[in-house]
Amino acid sequence: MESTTSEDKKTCSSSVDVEQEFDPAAKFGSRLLTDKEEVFNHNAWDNVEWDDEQEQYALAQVERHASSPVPEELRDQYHANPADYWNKFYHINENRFFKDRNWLRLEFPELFRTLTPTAGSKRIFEVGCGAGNTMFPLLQENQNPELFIYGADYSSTAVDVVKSNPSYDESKCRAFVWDLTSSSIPDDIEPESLDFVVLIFVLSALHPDTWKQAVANVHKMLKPGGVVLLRDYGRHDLAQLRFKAGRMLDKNFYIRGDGTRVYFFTSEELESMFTARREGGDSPMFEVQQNAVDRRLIVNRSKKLKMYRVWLQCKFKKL
Ligand SMILES: C[S@@+](CC[C@H](N)C(=O)[O-])C[C@H]1O[C@@H](n2cnc3c(N)ncnc32)[C@H](O)[C@@H]1O
Repeated sequence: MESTTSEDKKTCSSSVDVEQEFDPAAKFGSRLLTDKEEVFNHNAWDNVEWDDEQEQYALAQVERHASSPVPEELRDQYHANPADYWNKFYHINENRFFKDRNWLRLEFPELFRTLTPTAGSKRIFEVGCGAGNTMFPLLQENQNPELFIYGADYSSTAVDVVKSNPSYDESKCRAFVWDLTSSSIPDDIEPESLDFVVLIFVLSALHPDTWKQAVANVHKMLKPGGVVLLRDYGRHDLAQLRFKAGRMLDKNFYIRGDGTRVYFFTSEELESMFTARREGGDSPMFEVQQNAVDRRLIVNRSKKLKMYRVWLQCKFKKL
């Protein structure tokens, strides 16, 4: 376990973390560890069963976090203007953690199918777009004259980073500042007009009290049959377990060294958020197309370190 990382190093490692989460090398499920003796023979293993030792370690770490939470008088400051911390993050990192995401094509092929010349009118909205890590790979490959991609982030610095990308072209895409938890959808977007909403490591940055509003906004913007594509942190991921004392804001909700917030979900939590009843109706908002746990063991072969990653990947279709 990476338990020796200093707090300071962890502060800057949040961007490194992001980098790692966002670029797993291969499609989930492709390499299975059947013989424990072979663990250090490859860099990564999929679908890894946790043994008792790892389960106990996870529970002990979370208990330790709960015994030294963020002091109450400091908590409100992190919730007051959360976008400010992301502004600082993008000010420092700009688009340096922008990387080709090979996994995007493998995990979300439906996005790439919209790029073909015959796909017809398609609208994609990347919310919490950061540096545009989904928008730009799609735009660069696009052959569909009727595709339009929106990107929004509540960090104005992130939006500036997107707008300064050489591939940014307002005839094909538009980026703007918007808070996913606000009480209304963006002016730029008509209700029921989107084919896809992409939420990659975004819901985890929200306060749990705002999840309901966020999902209602996404629901309102999608066409019936439109799909949410989501990837985010899973419960007891390495990034959770390695938090030090004084970082827990609430159960499974933490503040990183750079002031950005992060929640670690279970699949059940995500499913119940998206399949909740629509307001004023009996039917659920979304149906589940995919709700997968990606448990990956990343191995540092030279240091003989084992790092257990847990990511969740979901596809929810608007009913
Ligand atoms: C971990 S980063 C992920 C960035 C991007 N999705 C990617 O895949 O590279 C989380 C992003 O969500 C944005 N964010 C967090 N809360 C938000 C909110 N309430 N509304 C809009 N954006 C938000 C942050 O500013 C940040 O850019």
